[in-house]
Amino acid sequence: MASSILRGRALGAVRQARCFSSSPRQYAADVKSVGVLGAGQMGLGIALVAAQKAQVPVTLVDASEQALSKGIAFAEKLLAKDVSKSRITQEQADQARSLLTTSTKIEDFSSVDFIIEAVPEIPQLKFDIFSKLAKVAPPHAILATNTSSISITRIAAATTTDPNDTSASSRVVSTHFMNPVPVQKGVEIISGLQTSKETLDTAVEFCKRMGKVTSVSADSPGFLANRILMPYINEAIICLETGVGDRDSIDAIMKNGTNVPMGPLQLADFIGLDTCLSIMKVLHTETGDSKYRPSVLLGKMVDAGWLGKKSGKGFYDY
Ligand SMILES: NC(=O)c1ccc[n+]([C@@H]2O[C@H](COP(=O)([O-])OP(=O)(O)OC[C@H]3O[C@@H](n4cnc5c(N)ncnc54)[C@H](O)[C@@H]3O)[C@@H](O)[C@H]2O)c1
Repeated sequence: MASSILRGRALGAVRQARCFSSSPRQYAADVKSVGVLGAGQMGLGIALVAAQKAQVPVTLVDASEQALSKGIAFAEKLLAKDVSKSRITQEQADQARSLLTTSTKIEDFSSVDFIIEAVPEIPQLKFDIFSKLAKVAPPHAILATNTSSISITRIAAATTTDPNDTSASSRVVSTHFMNPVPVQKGVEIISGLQTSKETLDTAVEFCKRMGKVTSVSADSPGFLANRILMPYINEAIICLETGVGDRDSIDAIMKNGTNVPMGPLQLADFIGLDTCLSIMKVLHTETGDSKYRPSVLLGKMVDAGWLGKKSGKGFYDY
């Protein structure tokens, strides 16, 4: 990277006073390479959009070789579809594909400028990963998480054993992409207590380079999107389990009554029922408010391994 994108709070303040409006764009322009951790439905979409829109080399890392091959095959399918619909040329598809490389080693992030983590929504897994990222990533790299609900402040705290050392925690931020990433324009950007202004600005501007529309929100359980969406989905599942309506009636009334592309049960299947359950658990535990109690049926579906579209069975069969 030509110049470090993070120059400390003091220099950041000087830059803001001198040339505030151009600084964030400069930081984002300095992002020349991206690392994505987790090649599942979110990580793959993020990697593909970074390659296609921001046109930067992307290193996609996953613990599973199988997930990487499946992800790359899916990316190629999406690019071929875009070409067949004349949304992009074959040359553009080839260019985007050539920017994607895969690895099973997190150490391959040792020279990337912007890392986006998209592993499953398990708090301890994310804490362990951020502790490791702080060691393997370059000292200027932005460490972003795609978490749906886990506190950014807690994830940032996991980067160090000394809370007064913010050299890594100030670079942690959330870039919460919406599913499916190549289609949905919205990204929620969330700061933890430790996140520096340069980190936040870089994340906002880099997401814009990816063609996204950003919203900034506070580090509060569920942030904005899931604080609103998940209780809606959970209530739909409670309506199903208590017999207020059947699956098709629930989805039909919300789809046709609120002009959304799919009803809450189908949407839950697309998000992943394990992800929905994890988010409800975080909302419930962190607020202590019983209105966020996860539906019993949702827990049973996850116990059965019926996780929605990704596992082939959820409220619908795939
Ligand atoms: N699914 C959604 O609609 C949605 C929307 C917004 C945000 N999110 C969030 O994005 C994140 C990822 O969700 P997803 O739906 O893509 O999950 P997913 O289960 O589809 O994919 C997770 C991937 O992470 C890999 N993985 C697991 N442990 C790993 C490790 N230690 N190192 C490297 N790779 C590892 C898995 O092999 C898998 O490929 C979660 O935090 C989730 O809450 C999901």
